[in-house]
Formats: sequence, structure tokens, C-alpha cells
Amino acid sequence: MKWPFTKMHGAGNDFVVLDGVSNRIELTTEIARAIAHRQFGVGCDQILLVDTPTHPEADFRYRIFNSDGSEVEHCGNGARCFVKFVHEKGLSRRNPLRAEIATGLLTLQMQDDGEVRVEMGQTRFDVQSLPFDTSYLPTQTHGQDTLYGLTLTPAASPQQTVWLSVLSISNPHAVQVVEDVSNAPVAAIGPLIESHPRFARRVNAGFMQVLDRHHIRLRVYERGAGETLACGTGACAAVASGIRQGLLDSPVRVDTRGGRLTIEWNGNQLQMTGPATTVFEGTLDIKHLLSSQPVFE
Ligand SMILES: N[C@H](CCC[C@H](N)C(=O)O)C(=O)O
Repeated sequence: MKWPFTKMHGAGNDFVVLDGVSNRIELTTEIARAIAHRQFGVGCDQILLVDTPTHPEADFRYRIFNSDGSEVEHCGNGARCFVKFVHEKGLSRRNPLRAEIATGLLTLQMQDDGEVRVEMGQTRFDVQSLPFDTSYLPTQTHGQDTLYGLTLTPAASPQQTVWLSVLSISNPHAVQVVEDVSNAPVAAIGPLIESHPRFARRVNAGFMQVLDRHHIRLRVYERGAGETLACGTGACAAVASGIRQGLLDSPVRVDTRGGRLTIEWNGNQLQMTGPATTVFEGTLDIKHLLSSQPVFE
């Protein structure tokens, strides 16, 4: 089984993109993990699969797999690469393109300046949409937002309570405000939040530093991938949360380690604008790919 692939990134969040329209692709958890493995495979944060749509108004179905093999609901940086890939491969010339995800349709527009603008779909603030078990948690009200106090016990560090804003951008996010992202405890507490039992489907953990009302810095410890250089849905979650807390005004420039995104939110529709880069093309030989795997993690 040989599959052509394209290696891409959106602000440093990197992807292996597969054309499931022209090729018969059966992406299992095992194959996804093997492709994403930084030494044994191509290496990427997520795999994006372009598929035939089931929604009558969609041009394509957009499927996303984290590097741990989990299939998830949305990927903002990936959406920008998705439309660039579809155009570069000649799968469609439509612009804007309608991409089907689990919760509905995204509109993806290639701009003349080479950046991509994405209508990011639904945003939900009810804790059931993540889901997140808030029973017996202390809360604080900041503007329109409710923050939940989650007590964590990092290894070799004192117990600490983090105050999380939680929301769904079709995928689950928990965002906290920090003084300085450069020394935020992303490696120490990101994993504790990501797999905390109160998040039944795990969660993407965002660390946001407010520079001014139209400018933030952001780091995200992603569900199923670890810290990435950028997270598009994470940028949307941070901006919507910051606006609701009265800290930000739309539009907001989001500086991530891998690049810059612009997020607009009017309280209803979220729009994200940012780069999409093609790096190289290749061919996956699945039999070879699965022939060698780590002996232990
Ligand atoms: N790790 C995310 C999926 C990828 C999101 C991120 N790469 C983006 O650009 O939105 C999740 O499990 O929900």
C-alpha cells in the first residue's frame, strides 16, 4: 500500500496531508501514530485527510488525526493547509471552499496575499460541550466569563490552583491567563490539564499572555499531540475567552512560537486568518512504515 503525501505547516503546527479522494486510504490509529512518529515515520503534530463529503453543501470532508492516533473534531491551522492542498492538487478550484467537520461546515478562503481566512464554525461555552465536570469546583466571574479553579499537583512542585476558562471550538479548550508565556509551566502542568479526569474527552490547554487589548502571546499544550508551535482553535479559544473576560477587543493578533494569526470575534462567528506552507511531497509505503516501531516509549 503506497500513499502520496504532502508535508505542510500552519504557523509551525505541522501536518502530513493525505488525499483520500484520489486514493483509497484507510487510516487506522496504528497507521496514524506510525506516520506521525518523529523518528520512525514522517513526523507531524496531526494528519489531515481530505475525504469525499457526506454533507450536501460541502465540497470535501475534513478529517483530523492527532499524533497519538486520536481522531478529533477540528484543527484551525490544518484548515488553512487543507484548502491550499486541495487547490495545489487540483482537487477543486473553488474559492471559498466548504469543508465538512463533525459539527458542521467551515468556509475556507485563499486570499490574494497567500494567507487563508477561515470561518471557524461554532463556539460553545456550556461545559457540557467539552465535556467538563465542574461539580464542587470553586468559580470566579471575570466579565461575562466563569473561571473554574482546578487544583493540580505537578511532580516535585507544590500543589497549585489554576483558573481555567473553558469552551468548545468544536474541540475542547481550557485557557488560563499567565504573566509571561516564556516561563509558563506548559511542560509541567499542560499534561495534567490535558488528561485531567474532569475532562472526559481530554482537553487542549492554553496559556495566554495579554500584551494589549488587541495583542496576545499564546502557547498550547494540545490534546493528543503535546505542545505545538501554534494551535489555531487554541488561538480562537484564547481570544473568545479574553473578550468575554473584558481583557481583549476584536480583532486580536495572536503571536504563537511558530507564527502570527489574526482572530476576529463579534460574539457570534469566529474568523481566523493566517499562513499555510507546503514543505515537501513524498510517498508512504505503509508496509515498511509498520515494520519497525519503538520497543518501548
Ligand atoms: N489537538 C487538537 C486538534 C488539533 C488542533 C490544532 N492543531 C489547531 O490548529 O486547531 C485536539 O485534539 O482537539
